[in-house]
Amino acid sequence: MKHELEDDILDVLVSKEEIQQCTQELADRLTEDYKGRRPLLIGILKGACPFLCDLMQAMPIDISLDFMSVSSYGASSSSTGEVRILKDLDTSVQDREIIIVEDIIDSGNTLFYLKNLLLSRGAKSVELVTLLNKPDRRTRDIEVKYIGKSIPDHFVVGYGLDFNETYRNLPYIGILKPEVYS
Ligand SMILES: O=P(O)(O)OC[C@H]1O[C@H](OP(=O)(O)OP(=O)(O)O)[C@H](O)[C@@H]1O
Ligand code: HPA
Ligand SMILES: [Mg+2]
Repeated sequence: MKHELEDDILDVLVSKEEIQQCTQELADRLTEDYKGRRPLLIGILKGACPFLCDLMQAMPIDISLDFMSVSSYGASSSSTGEVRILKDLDTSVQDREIIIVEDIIDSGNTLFYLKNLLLSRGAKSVELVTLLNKPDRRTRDIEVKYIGKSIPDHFVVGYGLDFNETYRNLPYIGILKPEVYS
């Protein structure tokens, strides 16, 4: 059945198959780099959920899992610049090797803030893995070691990514028609 929201999508930017391939490649690299180190994967709610679920199942190593919820977008299509913690971790990060899992890095504000926060709480190491990267929009200088795919500057939705809490359950990543959000 056709998705109810499909008419709002201008184009498919990353297909379901390409998402699967990118995820497997990232999982292979993380598996190699983190075997024997029992990393703590931190999923950033809500957008990272589908990616995190697929990524961790493709990593045949000992990991633990926690979540944080932060928000800098709300009902807007550009970052407000201010990052708010809506839900904090249950786990101590002291001396842990952390992998922050994101769906997208855009301005870089969210990850810049989170990485510094976790290091200040005593994490042993903090690396970032993101399915999507929008390099043209970066305002913060942050090193992202694990990137699935770099994309041009379009507002995208699907596979966890929302606009105003809609479109997260599209099974691919699509470009939202500008008339929908402007
Ligand atoms: O690099 P940045 O400009 O900071 O943007 C990236 C962040 O924005 C989105 O989250 P959002 O705040 O929309 O929350 P959500 O995951 O619940 O949609 C996305 O999931 C990243 O966390
Ligand atoms: O392109 C985007 N789409 C949805 N959420 C986002 N958060 C940062 N960039 C985006
Ligand atoms: Mg969002």
